[in-house]
Amino acid sequence: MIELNNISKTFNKGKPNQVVALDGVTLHIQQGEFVVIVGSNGSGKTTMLNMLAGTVSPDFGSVLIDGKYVTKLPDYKRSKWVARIFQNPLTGTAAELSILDNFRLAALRTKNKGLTVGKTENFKNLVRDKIATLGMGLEDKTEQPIGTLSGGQRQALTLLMSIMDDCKILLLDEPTAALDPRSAALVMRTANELIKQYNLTALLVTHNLKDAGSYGSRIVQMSEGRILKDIATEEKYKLKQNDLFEWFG
Ligand SMILES: Nc1ncnc2c1ncn2[C@@H]1O[C@H](COP(=O)(O)OP(=O)(O)OP(=O)(O)O)[C@@H](O)[C@H]1O
Repeated sequence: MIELNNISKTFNKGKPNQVVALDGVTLHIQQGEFVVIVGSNGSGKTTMLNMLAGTVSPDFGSVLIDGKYVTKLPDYKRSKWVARIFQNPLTGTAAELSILDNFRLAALRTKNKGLTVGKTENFKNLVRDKIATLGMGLEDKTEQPIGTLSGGQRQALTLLMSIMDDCKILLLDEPTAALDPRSAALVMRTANELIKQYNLTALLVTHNLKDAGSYGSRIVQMSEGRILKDIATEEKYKLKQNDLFEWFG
């Protein structure tokens, strides 16, 4: 589903502040895999997600999604396959608009149907039904401004709206870093359920040791722009928190 082949990226090339963010990274991910990415600050985790989202292009190497060469394809042309959730629950939603209008905007982003998209009763019902599956009781509040919700509720809705269409890949870049522990747990559970339900291919960047241990079918450790370790299903479940702690350094 995803192929990163020998990707290198240097920022500020030839300047005193030159940084090698990725240094020959190769990572192949099968459809339905949930890959957790850990590593110290500046090890290249976000840059790798940026390569997949299309917001940064590599100096060398190639990116393939679903067998299609997308190395030079800009982010807005990948958004129908790739959804991305950031740290801040405020990113990705418009606070003053209702929950329903935010879902409409999300649908407009990926569908080529003009401004009428999301105006039908069908769409409203679909959104209500989907929100009900979160089990947060938000399905009766779809006319409420999304800015009135808690960070956790907003992040869970952002997840749902970003994958409701035909998205195949979900990029989670420290999605719970700005949340309190209870909301963070709720958002991670929601993400995990949605990934299974929609059979998504997912990448999670996290500094949370517990989440890195509990979620995902594979774990990748990055250091100085390279992949140091890459452990899949069976082995991952054998890892102890102490082992993982080392991976974060
Ligand atoms: N647009 C940019 N311009 C200049 N340098 C950049 C840019 N993006 C990333 N970098 C640098 O590339 C390196 C890798 O950054 P990246 O954000 O990928 O690391 P990270 O592993 O996600 O770190 P963190 O855990 O702190 O989020 C860092 O040294 C960073 O400063």
